[in-house]
Amino acid sequence: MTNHNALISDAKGSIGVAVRVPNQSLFSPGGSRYISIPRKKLVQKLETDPSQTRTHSWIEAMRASSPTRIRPGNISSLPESDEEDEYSSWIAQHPSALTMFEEIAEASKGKQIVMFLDYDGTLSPIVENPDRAYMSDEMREAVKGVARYFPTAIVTGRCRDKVRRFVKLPGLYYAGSHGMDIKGPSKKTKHNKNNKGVLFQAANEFLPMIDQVSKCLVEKMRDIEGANVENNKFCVSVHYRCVDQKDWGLVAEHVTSILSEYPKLRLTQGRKVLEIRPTIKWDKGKALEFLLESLGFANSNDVLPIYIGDDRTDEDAFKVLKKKGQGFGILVSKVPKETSATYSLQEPSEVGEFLQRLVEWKQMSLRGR
Ligand SMILES: O=P(O)(O)OC[C@H]1O[C@H](O[C@H]2O[C@H](CO)[C@@H](O)[C@H](O)[C@H]2O)[C@H](O)[C@@H](O)[C@@H]1O
Repeated sequence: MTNHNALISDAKGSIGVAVRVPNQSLFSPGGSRYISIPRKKLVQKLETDPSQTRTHSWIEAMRASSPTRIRPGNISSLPESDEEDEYSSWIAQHPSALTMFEEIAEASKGKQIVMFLDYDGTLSPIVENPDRAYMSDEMREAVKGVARYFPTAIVTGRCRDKVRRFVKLPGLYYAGSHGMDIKGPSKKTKHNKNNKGVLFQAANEFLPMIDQVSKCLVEKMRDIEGANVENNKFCVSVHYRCVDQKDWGLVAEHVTSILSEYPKLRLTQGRKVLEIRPTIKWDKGKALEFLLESLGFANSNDVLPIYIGDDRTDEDAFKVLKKKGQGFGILVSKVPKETSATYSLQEPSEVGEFLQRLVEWKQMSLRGR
């Protein structure tokens, strides 16, 4: 790494280069401009100094995702009117799913809606303590209503059992560990008539390794105040939401140093969380495809999948829908973000409202028959 530049990687390994701005610390938030560089060049650069570069890349990525939004190529705050323009142009490209409700309902005519829901930041608001990310009773009722009419899956980075305890609803598909651990309803339901009880685990062989890494991380993070390691069975989350920003470098250092001993594991980033997962080609997008297939909708035109999520890992599912030209991705975000989703919703309460409207619309259309 040169004195002036630091490589920045994001969750998907998309990389840019942070160019040092005179008189600003290399790692100070807002102290760098983001310029994308060709991937080939980046790989060459990573190869020259892999370990140090990677640690610094992650420190940068953590800091870059800290402000409410990253504005490529802009280090100063935009004037308010420019921010409004930016938001208006973003919302024109990703309109609210509530505003577009009629269009969504119309598109579903003659098709089976299949609902995919992320958990944190989508069904439950983001809170400091991951063990207390509860879902409201109203949201539970809305999800229950939706699942009555449409096959519904919870697709999450969490451990499957844990999210099942939060959601507390039978009759749903639960895809935990970023879709690496999928279980369908065990009882016979309208959408699961043959009662096959889908069960799919994509990364069984990684269990002992993940367990080992999780224990190492717990040990290492013990001395960092606010750091929290969450074992999500097939992946591990290292939370830094409650860590003082001056210690984020230490978190990244520990994580990358442990990970350097496990070439079969990779690192991605979510909302104030570093996620360690197997290098296998499996993600929320693959989980979506797997579930559609399990439900008998592989290569079918009679289905309208709707995926609602707030995080970078949900982009894999949005991309699959975009590529298929089928269904809709809905991003939950209050601020403009680069996304492959078609529509947006601002926060979990709007997700609840959208689900509730879908239930009412379905009930009305059934009455009208
Ligand atoms: O796929 P998801 O369901 O969105 O899971 C992704 C991670 O979500 C959780 O962390 C996030 O929510 C926490 C509770 O609100 C918050 O404290 C944390 O900062 C967020 O990153 C979960 O705890 C992680 O294990 C998941 O990987």
